[in-house]
Amino acid sequence: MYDIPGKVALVTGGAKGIGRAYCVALVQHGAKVIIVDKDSENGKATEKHSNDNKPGSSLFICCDVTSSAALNACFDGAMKHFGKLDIVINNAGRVDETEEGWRSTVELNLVAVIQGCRLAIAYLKAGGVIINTSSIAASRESTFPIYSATKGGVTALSKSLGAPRQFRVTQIRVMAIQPGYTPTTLAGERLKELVWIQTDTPEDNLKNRLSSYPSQTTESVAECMIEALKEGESGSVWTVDGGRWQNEKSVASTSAHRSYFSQSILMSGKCSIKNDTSSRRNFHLTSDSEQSDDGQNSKPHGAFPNQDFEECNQDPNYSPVPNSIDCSSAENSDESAVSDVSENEGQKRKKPKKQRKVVKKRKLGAIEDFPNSVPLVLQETGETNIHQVLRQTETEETPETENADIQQIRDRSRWRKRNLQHWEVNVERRKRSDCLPYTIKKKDQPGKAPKPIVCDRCRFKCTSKITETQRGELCSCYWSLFDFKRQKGFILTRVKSCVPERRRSRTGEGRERSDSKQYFFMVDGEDVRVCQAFFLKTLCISNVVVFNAFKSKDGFGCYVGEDLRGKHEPSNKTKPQEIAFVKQHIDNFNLSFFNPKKDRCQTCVSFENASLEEKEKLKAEFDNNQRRKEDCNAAKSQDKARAAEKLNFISVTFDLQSVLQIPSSDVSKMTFPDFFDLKVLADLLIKNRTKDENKEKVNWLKVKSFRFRKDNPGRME
Ligand SMILES: NC(=O)c1ccc[n+]([C@@H]2O[C@H](COP(=O)([O-])OP(=O)(O)OC[C@H]3O[C@@H](n4cnc5c(N)ncnc54)[C@H](O)[C@@H]3O)[C@@H](O)[C@H]2O)c1
Ligand SMILES: CC[C@@H](O)/C=C/C=C\C[C@@H](O)/C=C/C=C/C=C\[C@@H](O)CCCC(=O)O
Repeated sequence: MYDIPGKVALVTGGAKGIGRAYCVALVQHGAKVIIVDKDSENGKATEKHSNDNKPGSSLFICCDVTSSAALNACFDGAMKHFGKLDIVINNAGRVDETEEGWRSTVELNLVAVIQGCRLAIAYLKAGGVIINTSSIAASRESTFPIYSATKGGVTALSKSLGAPRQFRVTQIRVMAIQPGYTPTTLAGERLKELVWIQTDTPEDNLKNRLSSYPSQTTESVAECMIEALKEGESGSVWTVDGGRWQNEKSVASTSAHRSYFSQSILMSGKCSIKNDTSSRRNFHLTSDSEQSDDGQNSKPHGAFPNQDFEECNQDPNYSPVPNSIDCSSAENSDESAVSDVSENEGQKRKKPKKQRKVVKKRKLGAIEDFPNSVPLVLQETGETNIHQVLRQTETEETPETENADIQQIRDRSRWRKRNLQHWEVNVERRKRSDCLPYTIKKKDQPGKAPKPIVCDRCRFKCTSKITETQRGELCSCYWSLFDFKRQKGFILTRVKSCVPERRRSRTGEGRERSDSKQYFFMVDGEDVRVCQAFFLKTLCISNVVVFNAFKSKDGFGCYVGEDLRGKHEPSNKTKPQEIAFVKQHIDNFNLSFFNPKKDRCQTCVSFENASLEEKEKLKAEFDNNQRRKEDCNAAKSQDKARAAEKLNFISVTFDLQSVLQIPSSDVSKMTFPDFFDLKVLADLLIKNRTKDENKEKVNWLKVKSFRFRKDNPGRME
């Protein structure tokens, strides 16, 4: 459960209506609020109301939130005034679909909410919360299509931003509240003038319709928001209509919730995830709704027992009093969880045709592959490791709605067959993320574990604030993120860069420091500052990891770098332009390789290239060579004729230049290392012709360094 007292919340559109109710409720629950609104009259009134009840509890900042710069200044102002920010509620909204007004509606209802989230991600620390006010118009037919589109966007934004893959990096919960009709200025008399397409008839006009819808007070909406704040899972959507609320949660968000609780509950020392079965029950409770067929969380903590939302709306005795997650009340929780699960299992059995088993061929090698449907792991193992979850998804249920053709193509396609999970490097990486001994680049490495450190003498007294068990959990939490970028995100949310107290060391030696870093771990839901050594040794990382994380940080504190490990070129690799330059230089020599003509030997070539004077000297040798050539050719012709006549005679002539691919040179000595045997080649030829290797007796001629024995023509018989 999230503790509201002491938290600081920024609420846009907090001057009146639902936003005002949010501010009042937050202050009542012990939080401090920054009321951001363009309506200064009502804004100041809300501020006064809060401060009268709890002095110093609120601050009004007049701001048009559609201006990014102005909104940014509000976040800065909040930090300056209260020193921190824990909760951001993007609530300001309007309805206006007229020619002049619809773009402003999109700007305020959607664009400003996106910008509010971006700023929140940059300003909030791990454990922070973003709540966006959407509307039930996001998912229902409404008189205001453009308004509905913006609210659909807000719900989608919140679901995705709060989804596990985002949450793992940001450690910030993101949720949406979808109020139904709530009489405020926005949903008041002017509505009928602000429509895009006038559909009303005298019988069916907006005013009549409004009176037929279940109405609710702004306080009911605020009550729902407080419940979401305390108990809501990241990515969940809370609908509040007619004063009753329901939490529809994205199935995948459960694992994010587990991860969140693995730090917050575990650190609180209330229960241990690994050893204490009571904690598992609570996680079981959290997860049981995953098994419901329609994907809706039928109020995990018992607010809507055995009823769906429509039924609750009809129920006059219904009272939305929530039970909270409490490790000490695990007994009761367990019971309700078990009954829910068995009931859902029963529903599954009734509809067997709607589910079909698909064995996913594509195993999951990276955290990006995290599926939407995550089977419960925690209840069985009590562990929060992502990879155990991943492994369990190898066989999973896929709704039949998936197009069969697409499925067929997927099954056929090559990428489905690659089994990334079994790649050796991925197996080793998984071992590393499970903190088990692993092997990388043929080197055996021990499992990741915090390195010993005694920090009594450091000013933060780290070892007295964080136990060894907690250090171990923090280390495995970091490594189980698996993905490079997520690990960098983890670091960026826990290390802050600030202006150093002194730019130079006391001794004046060394370089001037541009920044100083502060290191934090989240313990018991609070950030605990630790020294650098303690931080690095706990996570079992070097300072370079932190340095690199900051090197690729964007303005919003997100890591935008790439994982270049093992992919970069060697630093001494010759540059392409240098290679091109050398090639061009060689081309300038105007050289080409010598291609000897057929039946031309070195003697012939040397003679042809010689000067007249040299030719005189070489003449005798050249003539001799020519005679020998003629003799060879005559012998060849003779043998050919004889082979044609006699069946038991085979003549084999080799073009040695082709058979023996060895360079020859006049100036350097190149020889074969040993006898060159042409037996193999001739054998083949003879066999092909006679089909009987014993038929003929062949005398083999061995040729040694024949290139230099010009008298040997390579002829054999
Ligand atoms: N009232 C409903 O029936 C209903 C239902 C579902 C959702 N909502 C949503 O709840 C939110 C609050 O609506 P409400 O009913 O309280 O309306 P409201 O008109 O009573 O309050 C809206 C507040 O937002 C402020 N605001 C408007 N534009 C602003 C801007 N550019 N910059 C700063 N502040 C600005 C207004 O000054 C006002 O204080 C809206 O997002 C709305 O879409 C309302
Ligand atoms: C009440 C009509 C709706 O279109 C007006 C919306 C105006 C203001 C705020 C908005 O977020 C509230 C939505 C309330 C919706 C209530 C009921 C819906 O199911 C609407 C049904 C269709 C319709 O009559 O417009």
